[in-house]
This record gives sequence, structure tokens and C-alpha cells, in this order.
Amino acid sequence: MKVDGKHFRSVWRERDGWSVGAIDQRRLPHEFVVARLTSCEDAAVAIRDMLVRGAPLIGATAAYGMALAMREDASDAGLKRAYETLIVARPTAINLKWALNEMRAALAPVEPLERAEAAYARADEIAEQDVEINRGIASNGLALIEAIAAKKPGETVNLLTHCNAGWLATVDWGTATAPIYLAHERGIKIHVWVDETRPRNQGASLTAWELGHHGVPHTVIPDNTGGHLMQHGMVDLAIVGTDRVAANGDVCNKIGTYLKALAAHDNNVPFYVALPSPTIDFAVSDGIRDIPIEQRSGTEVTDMTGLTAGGRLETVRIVPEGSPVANYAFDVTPARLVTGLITERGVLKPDRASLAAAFPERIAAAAE
Ligand SMILES: CSC[C@H]1O[C@H](OP(=O)(O)O)[C@H](O)[C@@H]1O
Repeated sequence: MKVDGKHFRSVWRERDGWSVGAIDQRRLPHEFVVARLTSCEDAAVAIRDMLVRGAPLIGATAAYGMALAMREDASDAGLKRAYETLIVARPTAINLKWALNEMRAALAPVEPLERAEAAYARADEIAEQDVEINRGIASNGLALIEAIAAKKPGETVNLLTHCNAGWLATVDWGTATAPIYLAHERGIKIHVWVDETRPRNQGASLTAWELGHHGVPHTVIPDNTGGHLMQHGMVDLAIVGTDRVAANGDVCNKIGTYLKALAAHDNNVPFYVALPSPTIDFAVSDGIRDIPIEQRSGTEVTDMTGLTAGGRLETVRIVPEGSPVANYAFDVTPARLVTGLITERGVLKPDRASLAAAFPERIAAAAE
């Protein structure tokens, strides 16, 4: 999407034809820094350390990581080592495993000498496929926003989103933000309540930054504000992203999503989840029981980094020395709290039958 009027994606193959460019999302919103990944290990570290983050973007970066690996060692052992290096980078987003399985399926049958070229071609396809999928999510989600706008002509449609499921979480367009960008481009009056999303503040640092650069009206709010806004009729629609959808429609997403869904349910606010089909995991029948929840470093909770009045980036500690912290990065929202799943093939009910009917190919993939 646009950064100071210039189009960017979040990850791309560089002009040299082999290295990989990526926006370093740890530096946003105060600095716009582009990283250059030149090895499989670079890609794994970029995912692990959240230089890139967001389920679809994790998948696309891992795909390019496999291509970088094939430049280094295209043997069967090298292919296996690359898969094993990347698969452990982060545990929750199923898109990582999906992309690596796609790359392995494309590369295993190919002669080692041809694997690097084949890997870049497949990684490019995965990136382009993500953009096309997100365009589909945009148009399917737009209908939901248009329906609300029609009921309140001339008024603003107020949306709420949690974390960052924007173009920075994907190759481009985003998932939860895709319908928002399209509605804005179509001239629908919208406003977005942006959950700051502690502790990594993906909402305050990334979603607000994205929306601001695209001219979408928004307000950053503390995570605990959404329920109050819903009680007072200030939220027409909640749209969030997801890192894994179980076969029963349970939705794993950034920590705090479940609480937002509870507030939405209690206030009859429609709660939608936007996802590309690679995020569906039919191997998991019960999301709350079976989806692995990443626990990250406690320093993400104890420390905060920001800009001083003098314009310097500094990190400060906000928790007493010696106080233990817990940092669960995701939670699972039960399907009963989800109004619908916005996918590239339509808006679905959050249940096995609807997911299987729309995406039968994901059932076969789950057996891999
Ligand atoms: C479109 S997937 C976005 C999804 O990923 C984020 O997690 P993280 O920033 O830790 O990678 C968050 O759960 C978003 O909803």
C-alpha cells in the first residue's frame, strides 16, 4: 500500500533477483527501515524476531527463505534443513507450515540444480496469490460495510480492529483492513477504532501508521476501551485477522481478541474475522484445546520503546524489577462468538460444514 504516496509491499524479491527486501516492522512507526534478507537464517530470524509478522506475511517470508536456502544448498539434505530451520521460527500461525509445505511439494520432485529457480518462482506465486486473495477478502467484506452504511445514510460507519491485520501483516492489502481500504476508496464514510494491542502495540504502531498513510480516519484506543464503546453504540462492526482457524470455526488471533469478541457478543455488535484460506487448519478440530499459543519474552511486557520529546528512540522499563510477567501472544475465540468468516470465496459461517464446502482442498492439505 502507500507510504508517503509511494507503493510498497511488505516483502519482495529485490532487483538483484535473489535477495529479499522486507519492511522492518520493529522500527515502525518512528522509522521506516528496509531490511535485506540474504540467507535462510536471515528469513528465520526475521520471522522469530518479528521484523516481519502477521500470518500471511510469515508464510510468504518463509517461502522466500526456502528460495534463499536453495541458493546455498539445493540438496535433499539442504531442503530438509531449510524446512526445519524455518518451521520452528514461530508456532501459532499455520500459514508458516502451509507455505513451507507448498515449497517442499514444489521442490522435492525437482533436480537440485533446478531448485533455486523453481523456489523463487513458487515463492513469487505465493506472494502474488496472497495479494489476490486479499483483494477477494476486500470485496466480500465491503458488502458488510455497505450494508451498515445503507442503514445510516450520511453517517459514519464505525469499525473496530485489534492488533494489525493490515497490509503489513500480509504481502499487500491486508485481511481485516482490506474491506476498510476498499470502502475508503469507494468513498464510504468510515472511522476505525484501533486497539493499541499490548504488549507489542501492533495496533498503535502498525495499524495506525498504515491507516494514516492511506488517509483512513481512525482513533487509537487502549485495549480495554472497546467494551465501553460497544455499550454506547459507538461500534457498528468489529473486524479482526487470525493466525489459525480450526475446523470447528474457532479463531486464534492476537491476545485480547477473545475479550473483544465477548464484549461484541454482549452488545450485539457483529464480530467478523477476515482470513485467507491458507489460515484454515482442518487438522485441528478444537481450537481452544489444540492450537499452540506462543509465549514470547517477558521483556515485551516489562519494556516499552518510544520517541523522547527530543526525538530520540529510548526503551524504558514499566514493570518493577523482580515482578514476574507472562506474555501469551495469542488467544482463541470460540466459533459461537464469531458472526462470520470473511474469505476470498465469500463470507462463511464459522463451522466445519461451511469451511469444508468452500475450501475442500484445505481438508486434503491437513493430512500432509
Ligand atoms: C493477517 S494475520 C494478522 C495476525 O497476526 C498477528 O500476530 P503477530 O503480529 O504476532 O504476527 C495478529 O494475531 C494479527 O491478527
